[in-house]
Amino acid sequence: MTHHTHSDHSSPAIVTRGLTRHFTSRKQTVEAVQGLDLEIGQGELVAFLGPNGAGKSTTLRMLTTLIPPTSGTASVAGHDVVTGQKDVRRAIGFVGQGNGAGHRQLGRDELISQGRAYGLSHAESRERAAQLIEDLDLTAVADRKVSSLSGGQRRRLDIAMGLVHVPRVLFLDEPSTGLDPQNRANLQELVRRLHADSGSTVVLTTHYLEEADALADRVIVVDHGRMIADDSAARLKSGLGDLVRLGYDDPSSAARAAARLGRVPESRVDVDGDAVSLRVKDGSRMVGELLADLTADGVPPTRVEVARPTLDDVFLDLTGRSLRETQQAPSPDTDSTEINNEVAA
Ligand SMILES: Nc1ncnc2c1ncn2[C@@H]1O[C@H](COP(=O)(O)OP(=O)(O)OP(=O)(O)O)[C@@H](O)[C@H]1O
Repeated sequence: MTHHTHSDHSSPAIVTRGLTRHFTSRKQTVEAVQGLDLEIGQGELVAFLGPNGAGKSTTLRMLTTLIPPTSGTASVAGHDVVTGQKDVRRAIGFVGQGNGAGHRQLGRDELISQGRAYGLSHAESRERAAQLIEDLDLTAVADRKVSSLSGGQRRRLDIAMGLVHVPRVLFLDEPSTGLDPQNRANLQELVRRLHADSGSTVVLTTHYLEEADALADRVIVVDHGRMIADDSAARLKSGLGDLVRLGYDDPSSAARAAARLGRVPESRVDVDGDAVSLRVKDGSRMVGELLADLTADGVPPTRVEVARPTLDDVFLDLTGRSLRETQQAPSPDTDSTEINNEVAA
């Protein structure tokens, strides 16, 4: 696993040590988060990426003090999530998967009440609400009932709610789930802009590879409650090498080419019928040389394709499973009893 280093800012925004959360339901124990050791610096934009049930939301719920850890510790903005619960809550914004806004209220009023709940004066709350409405493109809908908003508008209002008190750390739990591609792109742009303008730390969870890739400076890949990778998307992918696919007219030529390619250093060669694939560092640059060698050996391919690795390739390489496939499977836990131990926010 590669580790991220932070050169700027003195104290980290988030530190966890052995952070663990178990759930017991029907005498079965689910180890949702297992011994997470993590450090996130101030001003970072970090995505937790992993399949359903990987433990992303549970991690976020511990960091936002909604549920206590089973063991281990976590501090956010310098405060322990258990002993400094109140201080943590004042320092953070949290946009959950569900949302807190009452449906019958007007968006603007929701924002103002939220500001009041965080101790802003009425005038401050009004001013802050007006600013957020403008920043989040909610002008046209702020004076409508929340229940009448579209999914994308609703999501933007949720984010505004999380930002009312100018949090130092903003947590977004699957912010773009349920949005269409256009709204998802808008939301990503918005998060990027908010992060750039405010300099606050942003931590989000997602199971969209593209989202983690496009949005986050740092991607923490989680699976079965454990962190399995932690780096920039670019570095995670470049560690894997490009995929070069060579097509032949018959399997025997493919086999001969594969035998030849087996001698390329630091490459992984697979033969599938009349196609050979090769994972190799800097594939797009090496492909010319490869073709020249194969031609010299009398096995020039008839088709060539070079693909840059995706984060799904990274996940596949780390776990042997495709993140896309894991999305298709229904959650195995849908019938388990939800343990009601959340602390009311
Ligand atoms: N309150 C609870 N009671 C029992 N089990 C729970 C509870 N909350 C979470 N779990 C279990 O813990 C595991 C991790 O769940 P979690 O919601 O953290 O995953 P996730 O990575 O956020 O997934 P998703 O992408 O579906 O939101 C799952 O097996 C889930 O069923």
